[in-house]
Order: sequence, then structure tokens, then C-alpha cells
Amino acid sequence: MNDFLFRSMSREQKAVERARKAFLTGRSQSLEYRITQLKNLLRFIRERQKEIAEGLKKDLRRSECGTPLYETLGLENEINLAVRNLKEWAAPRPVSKSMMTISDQVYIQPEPLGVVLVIGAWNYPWAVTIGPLIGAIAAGNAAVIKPSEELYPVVTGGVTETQELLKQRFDHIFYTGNGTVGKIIMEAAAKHLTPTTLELGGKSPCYIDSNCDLAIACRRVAWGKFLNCGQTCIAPDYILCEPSMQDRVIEELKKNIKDFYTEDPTKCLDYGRIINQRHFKRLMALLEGSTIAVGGENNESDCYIGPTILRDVKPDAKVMQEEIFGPLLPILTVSGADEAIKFINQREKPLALYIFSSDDKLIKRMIAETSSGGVVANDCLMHFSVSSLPFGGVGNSGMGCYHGKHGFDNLSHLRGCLIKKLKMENVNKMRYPPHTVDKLGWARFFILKHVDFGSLGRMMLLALMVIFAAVIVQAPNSMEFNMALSNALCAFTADMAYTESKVNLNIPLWNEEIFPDMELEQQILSLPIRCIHSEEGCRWTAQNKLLQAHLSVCEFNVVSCPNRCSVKLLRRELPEHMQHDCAKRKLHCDHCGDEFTGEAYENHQGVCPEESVYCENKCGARMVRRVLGQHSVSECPKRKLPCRYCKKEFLYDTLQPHQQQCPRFPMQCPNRCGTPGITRETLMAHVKEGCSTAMVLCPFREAGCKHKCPKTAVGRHLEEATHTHLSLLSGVVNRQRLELRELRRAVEELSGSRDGTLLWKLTDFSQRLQEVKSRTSGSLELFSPAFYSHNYGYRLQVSAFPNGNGSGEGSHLSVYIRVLPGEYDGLLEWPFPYRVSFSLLDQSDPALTKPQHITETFIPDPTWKNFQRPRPGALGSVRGGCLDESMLGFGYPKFISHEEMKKRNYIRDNAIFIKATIDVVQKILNS
Ligand SMILES: NC(=O)c1ccc[n+]([C@@H]2O[C@H](COP(=O)([O-])OP(=O)(O)OC[C@H]3O[C@@H](n4cnc5c(N)ncnc54)[C@H](O)[C@@H]3O)[C@@H](O)[C@H]2O)c1
Ligand SMILES: CCCCCCCCCCCCCCCCCC=O
Repeated sequence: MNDFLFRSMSREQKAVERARKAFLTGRSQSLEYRITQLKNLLRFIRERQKEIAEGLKKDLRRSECGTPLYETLGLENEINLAVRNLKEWAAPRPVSKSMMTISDQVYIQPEPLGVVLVIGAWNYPWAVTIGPLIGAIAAGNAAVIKPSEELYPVVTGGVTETQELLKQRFDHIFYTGNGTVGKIIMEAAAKHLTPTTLELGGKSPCYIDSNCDLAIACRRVAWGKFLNCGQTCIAPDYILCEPSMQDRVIEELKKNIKDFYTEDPTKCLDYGRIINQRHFKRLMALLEGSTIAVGGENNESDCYIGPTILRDVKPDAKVMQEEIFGPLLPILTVSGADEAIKFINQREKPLALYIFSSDDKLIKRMIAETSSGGVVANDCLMHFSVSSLPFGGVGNSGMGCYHGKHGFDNLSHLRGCLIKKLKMENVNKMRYPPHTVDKLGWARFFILKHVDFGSLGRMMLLALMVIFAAVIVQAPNSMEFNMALSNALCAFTADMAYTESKVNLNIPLWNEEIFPDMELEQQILSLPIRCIHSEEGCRWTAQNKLLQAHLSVCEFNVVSCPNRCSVKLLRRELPEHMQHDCAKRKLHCDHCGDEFTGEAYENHQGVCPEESVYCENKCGARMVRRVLGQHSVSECPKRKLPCRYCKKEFLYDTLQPHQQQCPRFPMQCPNRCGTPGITRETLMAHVKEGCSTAMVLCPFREAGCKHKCPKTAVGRHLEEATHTHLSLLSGVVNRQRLELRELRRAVEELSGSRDGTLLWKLTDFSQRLQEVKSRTSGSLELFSPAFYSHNYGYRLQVSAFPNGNGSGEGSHLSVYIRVLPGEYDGLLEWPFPYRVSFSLLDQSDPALTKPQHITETFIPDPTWKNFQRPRPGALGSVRGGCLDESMLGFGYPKFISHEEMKKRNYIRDNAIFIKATIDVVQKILNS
């Protein structure tokens, strides 16, 4: 493949391409290679046990022991089994021969398929991914693995990536998951005619017969159902029992739920959680319409659903319409086994069927009259752990199977092999034209006879065929032929008796009588022959009668291992087998000297306490394994230890340096104040703020107190210096008052208008008027904000006496204007020269009546003192207190009478508006 093409491929294409390329090198075919890979896989599982269990704890809240118990131990067993038996599984498998193939080699040769795609699910992610992988490796395949995205989203990707993967060509797809996706997988596989294994699910029924020990049955059902929070493909989905048993079944299940998971399963480490909120919601919806007998507690945020039992569930209830895959256990009542069988058969074929009964006949009958992927009597789930049983579904629950040799076979192509020689053409003549009745008779004989010959029998038959061939050629249709054949058979059958072979030939002999022919027998036995294993390489030739003796020593003869390990192999392979492979061979461990069988030795390897090993922490130390534990825990400089203070883990030799910087390291206050719990990271703050002996400034430092004393003496200082602090504070108040005044002035400056118009609103008018009227002396003058006659012009202010002053006092509203000291006075013409107008605005609605404002206008009297230039430096307003108050404003003491004011809407919402306008000549405005 050229580099450019490879780079332009998708991630999935690349993975498959890489696997295929590796497969085509042929290296996965050698048994040694397969065994090494399996052993590597075993080591990986053992080394990563902790991480594997931790991952599942996070996903499913599986307890730490749950994962080894239900997943990885089983995988270890599967690998050991494959390693032990691979040679036998992968060897050619001789099959029975017919007369037609008696002299041929006929066998099945398992061969690798190529690249297998394994798609796993999330509920037992290791069992359903690595399990098939073991079969794939053992069978000599390459494999691409796609675990469920629930577990490793970053590594694997989700549906899109899987679908991309499915576009590739595989030699087998092994899918575990739900049936809907199963159909997608099959459809994709069909494009390349890829064989597919589908490990699906379904509703696995559990029939509890009235004839059984209910306490034990319910204990086993409760275990099988609530394990992994019910998320087990073969969990009992629902119970079928007779109505009279229902209450007792519920009571027993309830008792066991409590025994396994305590009164409060939320706190029990052995009780798991639902994988995600989507499934949580799905399960909660399944409860609709059913009666909860036990449990039902739930918490969505924690994905928790307690072990729940539903009673009197009807077949059409929601919970009975799909695989539950969660901790809900419906009970349906049936009249007995007949109805249970009918109920099961009316539904899709389940992945598992559970029957609890003490009646063996009933168990056998239920097995005979139903169908399911697997069946277990008087227990749940346990068939999954029996490697010799095929594990898989049927119909809707899947197709194909695995575990042990079944996985090997499923992922191998079992190739039929027939190897003939270009000889014995005379025998073959019976199939060549011209076809005759005699030839057909012989063909019938050769085709229909299936025999299992021992080696000697085979040889005899061969002799028979030689004779047959000779005769059929010379006298194909004569008496002579029949006689010769009969004689030959007599010799043959005599020999059979002698060898005690089980050959039972029922050859059609045209009803002729058979008689012994000693001479012919001798002739046959004296024939020079080659060893029956000559094709395999045996060079032995001698008289026929010596064959038996030869075979007992022939290197090419198949023999059973004398250790009774059940392996059959060529005699010449025996020494090698007995020395290296035999599971029952005796071995001494070089390290501890103990004796083991081969099988036990394999398990002993890697764990022998006397073997010298390097420290796993890579500290370089070497020691016997026996002391490794002690070394790792208490001596190894590379062992990990948690810091006593911050609890983070460090290598032993970096712990010391860490503690010199650890932020949680306990420290003493340098002032020796004795405060406990100070750490390196809090020390600075403590010394600065918390330490009782640290020198601190007086709290009145902002007011000007310079006193400094230990924190503990602050109280005394505060008592002693009350006077000083008060006078400092009054200074602060005065300063702030001045600042406030300054600020107010600045605000007024900014808010006052600069276009010669003031619109001034006086609120609460009647209250103010009332207030002044009730006073015995003095009047109330209200001041407008200051405003400017124009930009850079005169600074002015209007004042009003609500109750009047001078001649208007008590009867009128008086209005005046004042010239205030302003910023630009030095630039202006003096005395103030511009015409001034006052208006009291009529607030009537202009849409209803034309407003009639009261307006008075005057030209300033140039002799009036207040129209002269104000004293420089006297900036401010009258209210600011900086203006000479003797400088009276100019205006109208009788601007408008109180009576007049009431007539129209001069007062509205208790407010009046006074408008003042300064007529500045245009020339000034333009300048
Ligand atoms: N027979 C068994 O051995 C076995 C084991 C475990 C689970 N199950 C069954 O699996 C089901 C639960 O698993 P799940 O299906 O929820 O697991 P899941 O969601 O993990 O899906 C299974 C696999 O299918 C892939 N997938 C999902 N949608 C896909 C799509 N549209 N195209 C291609 N691939 C897609 C996922 O990536 C995943 O690898 C249950 O029915 C259970 O009984 C069966
Ligand atoms: C005598 C002590 C033996 C303990 C052995 C326990 C083995 C338990 C086997 C449980 C099987 C778990 C089912 C896993 C199914 C995975 C596929 C489906 O979801």
C-alpha cells in the first residue's frame, strides 16, 4: 500500500488495513505465536486487574471483587484452556471414511479466517470483548476490537465510527449487544458476505416449579437477577410460577435481597447502578401499570433503582414487552408447567431458560419442549462459566457461539480435506462410463458403507481392494470374480477375528457361500507391503504379517499420551509432547524444586515464591518472590507512599524532598503564638492577620492614630485613647463635610442648564405652604439649582417664597432671581444687563384647554446691588453658604396670589413649575 493512500484513509480503514497486513505476513498462524499472544493477554489482564475493576466501579458502581469474580477470572480460565489445548484444537481432525475414500486422507483442517471484528457491549465489557478475542487469537486470526463507547469514549468513538468500521471488509464479525443493532451489523456484513456471530439478549424466563426447595431457588434467582443491577444478558427476566406460590416467592426473594444488599442497598458496595439516565428513564417507564411488591425506590441523579419485584404482572404489561436489563423482576402466574411451556413458546426464543424443580423428568421435558440459547436447571447464569458449553443465542437471541473450543471453531474455517493419489485408477473405473449394473452394485457398496477401521482393518481392506481391482479388470462379470472375492473376504474375515477388530462388513455377495481359504490368507499375509504411514514419511517395508509389530513402534503411528492427558499424536512427537506440552507431565520447578504436573506448572510459573525476580517498581533490586511483597511495602526506594500531610502519592525517595515543600506541611508560628493547625500554605496569612502576638496598627489608623501594639493589647489601647480617637474622628467628619460640599457644588455645576432657561419643579407644595403658615415667625425661601445665562455666562439662581415675603407675605407666591459668583465673571459685562422673565406654568392638558401661564418680565435695574459683579472667590450658591445673604434677589413679592393659583392647574399633583428665561442678545451668543 502506498504511503499516500494509507494517509488518506479513515482511522477505521487504517486499523483494518493494519490488521490485514499483519495477518497476511502469516505470523499469526504459528501455534507458538498464538500461545505467546494469549499468554501476553493473560499477563495484561492480571497486571491491569486493579484498573479494570476501578473502571467498572466508576461506570456501574461494581464492587471491587465483582469484576474479577464475574469477568476476569473467567477470561483467565478461557486463556489457560486455549493455551493447554490449542495444539489439539488446531490439529487436523480425522473423520470417518467410506469404502470410497479408504485409501485417501480425509480430515478437517481448522484454518484461520483472517481479520475478525469484535464489537462489544458495556455491561460486561471485558467478558464480551476479550472473550471473543481469545477465540480469534487461538484460531490464528488478526482482530479489530471495538468495545462499547460507554466505557472508553475517547479511544473508540461511537456509532459513526462503528458504522465506518462496518464498511470495511472483515472475515468475521463478532457482535455483542442489542438486536436492533444486530440487524444493522448483519446488513453491513451481507455486503461482503461476512459470516457473523450475534450475541444478543432477550427475555429469559425463569420457571419455578411447585416441587422445589423454594428458599434455595429464590436465593439463586435473586443473585442472578440483581447482579450488575440486572444488566446481564442472561439475567432471569421474569418468573413464572403457580398463583399459590407467588407470596412465598416474594417473601423469599425479599429475604435474600436484604441478605445480599442490606436494608439500604444505596449504601451497599455490592449493589450497582444503572449505566446512564437514558436507561434509568426507560426502566422507570416500564414500571407503569404494574404492582410493586418489593422495592421501587429510585434516585435519578445517582442512576439508582433498588431491587424491585412486581406481582401479578399481566402478559400485556409494559414490563413484558421488551428485555428489562435492569433490577425489575416481574412475577407472572401460570397454572403449571404446561402453561409455562406454552407461554415460553409463544414468545421469541430467549438467550437463557431457567427451570427450578426437583423433578428431573419435568426438567428434561421442559428442555425437550422449548428452545433457548442455553438452559440451566436449578441455578442462574452459571452456564456462562462452563467453558465446555457453547455460549450463544438462537433465533432472536442471536446466532453463533463461543467459549472454549466453541470460540476457536466459530472463528476458524473448518476446511474439509480429501487427499488422493493418482493411483488405483482401476477402482475408479466404476464411476467412469460406460456405466453398468455391476459397476453400480459396487458403487452402492463403496458409497453406502461407512466404516471405522482400525489400522489393521484398513490394511486388510486395502488388500481386499487390490484383489477386487485385479479381478474386476480381468473378469468384471463372471463367476470367477465372485469366487475370488468370496475367498478374499474369507481370508479377510478370518483376520478380523484374529485381530478382534470391530469391522463389520456387510458386503452384498450375490448369495454365494463363503468358505475359508488358508492358502490365500497366507499369500495375503506374505505380501510385501509398505507401512500404512508411508505417505507421512515412514520408510518401513516388509511382509504384511509384520505390520502389526511394526505399528507398535512406528514413529508415524498415532498413539495416546501415556500420561492420559487425552492428547493423541504421532509417536515421534511423543517425547517433545511429554517434555514440553503434556498437561499431565511431571516437572520440577527450578526455583523451589517442587514437583508439578504440566498444567499446574503453568499456573505456578510467574508465582513461584522462590524465583528470583526484579522489583516491579524498577528500583533495580532483585530477590526471591517470597520477600518481594515485604520489599515493595517497606524497603523499596521506588515504592509509592502517600504524603502524611497532603495525601498525594510519591515515590519513597521523592517523599522527603516533597515534604520540604508540601503546602500542607505543619508549621510553627515564628511568633510562637501556639496556634495549632498552621500549614506552610497558611503561615503567611496567619502571621499577617491571624497571629495573636503579631504587632498590629490601631483600628483608628485611617482617622490618623499612629499607635502600634501586639494584637492582644489593642483592647487596652482603645479604652485608654477614647478621647484622642473621638477628636480624630471629628476632624474626619469636618473634612468629609467640606468634601461633600465641594462635591455637591460640582454636581450642581454639572447639572444646571447653560442656555438661559431654568425649569424648576417645586414638589410637596401644599405641605410646604402649610408648614410656613403654621410657623409663628420667619418665612420659607426655596432655592432653585444654579444655572447659566449662556455658555461661559452669568451664574444665576431663582428663589421662591411659597407663602410670599415682603408685601406678598401670607397671600402670594414670591419669586426672585439672584446673580451668583460664577467662573466667568471676569469676562462679563457688569452690572448684569439682560431681560429676565418668570413664568408659573399652567399644567392643564393642552389637548383639552389652552394652557395659560402667568409670566412677568423685567429689565434689570443697573443700580441694584445684586446685579453688580459678585466678590471674586465667593463661588457657590446661597445654600452653599458662600454668598453674602444681604444681597437680595430681584423679583416679584406678589408674583401670584394663592387664590389665583387655585383657579387653573398651576398646582398639579401637589407640584408647581417655575420657569425663568434670560434674554441674552444674539450677538453675545454668537461671539
Ligand atoms: N449475548 C451476550 O453475550 C450479550 C452480552 C452483553 C449484552 N448483551 C445484550 O446487549 C444489550 C445491551 O447492550 P447494548 O446494545 O445496550 O450495548 P451498547 O450500547 O454498548 O451497544 C453494543 C455495541 O454496538 C455498537 N453500536 C451501537 N449502535 C450502533 C449502530 N447504530 N451501528 C453500529 N454499531 C452500533 C456500540 O458501539 C457497542 O459497541 C442487551 O440486549 C443485552 O442482553 C448480550
Ligand atoms: C464456587 C465458586 C464459583 C464462583 C464462580 C462465579 C462465576 C459466576 C459466573 C457468573 C456469570 C456472569 C454472567 C456474565 C454474563 C456476561 C454476558 C452478558 O451480559
